[in-house]
Amino acid sequence: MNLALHDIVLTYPDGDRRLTALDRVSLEVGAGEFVAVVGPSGSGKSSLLAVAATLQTPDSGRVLIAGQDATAMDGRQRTALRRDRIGIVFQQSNLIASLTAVEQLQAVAHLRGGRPRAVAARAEELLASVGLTDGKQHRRPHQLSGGERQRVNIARALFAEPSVLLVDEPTSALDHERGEQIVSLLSGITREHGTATVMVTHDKAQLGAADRVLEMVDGRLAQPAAA
Ligand SMILES: Nc1ncnc2c1ncn2[C@@H]1O[C@H](COP(=O)(O)OP(=O)(O)OP(=O)(O)O)[C@@H](O)[C@H]1O
Repeated sequence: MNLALHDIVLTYPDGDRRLTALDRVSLEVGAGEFVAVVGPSGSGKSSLLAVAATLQTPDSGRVLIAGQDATAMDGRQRTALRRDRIGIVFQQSNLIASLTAVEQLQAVAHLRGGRPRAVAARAEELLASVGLTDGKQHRRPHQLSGGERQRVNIARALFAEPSVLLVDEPTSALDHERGEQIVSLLSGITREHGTATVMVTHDKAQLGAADRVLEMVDGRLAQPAAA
């Protein structure tokens, strides 16, 4: 199983009490599986992604990434696991304003110590695979549309060939048609790269592309009644 969350409890301080954001959540996502998570605002969707991304440590429960228990690791091991195994496309995963699309990917590769020429070729190849060709791969973020910037984010997240791809509201800044294109791109990537993909979305129109739709309500994860 590429991603396994077992019995996760996550609380936040809330005055002199604690607010339970995730209440015994379990989720398993296999290679090549595309799972969408919906649910009302404040229900715990972002918290779920943060725990799966190993950015937030749960109060209890286990997080397994490609079979490795992130909850049993120290901070350094967890950072390495995240870098090597997890692709993150969050709303706040901002592109660097001064870098072209290719350079955004090269910057990530640099952290991993890749050879420059091989890195540049792979960056162009990945950008082409998400539809950025014809010179667009050499443009800076402000010269790209919202959908194209989201494609750069996705290509960057794929650079490490992650086992797990976590995506937060990928279509919120896009019109319906561009949103649909991004979701179908994510669905294709999930199959081609064999990632376990979890996408949080508000957009019910995008759910058709998912293999499974789950609903978060008050920190609990369930099959939606209408599915
Ligand atoms: N850092 C924090 N400190 C305290 N409470 C928090 C913190 N982050 C989130 N919460 C609370 O935890 C609950 C779950 O929040 P979360 O952001 O996971 O929900 P969400 O479903 O992603 O919401 P939205 O759809 O509005 O983004 C909410 O009640 C929220 O107020």
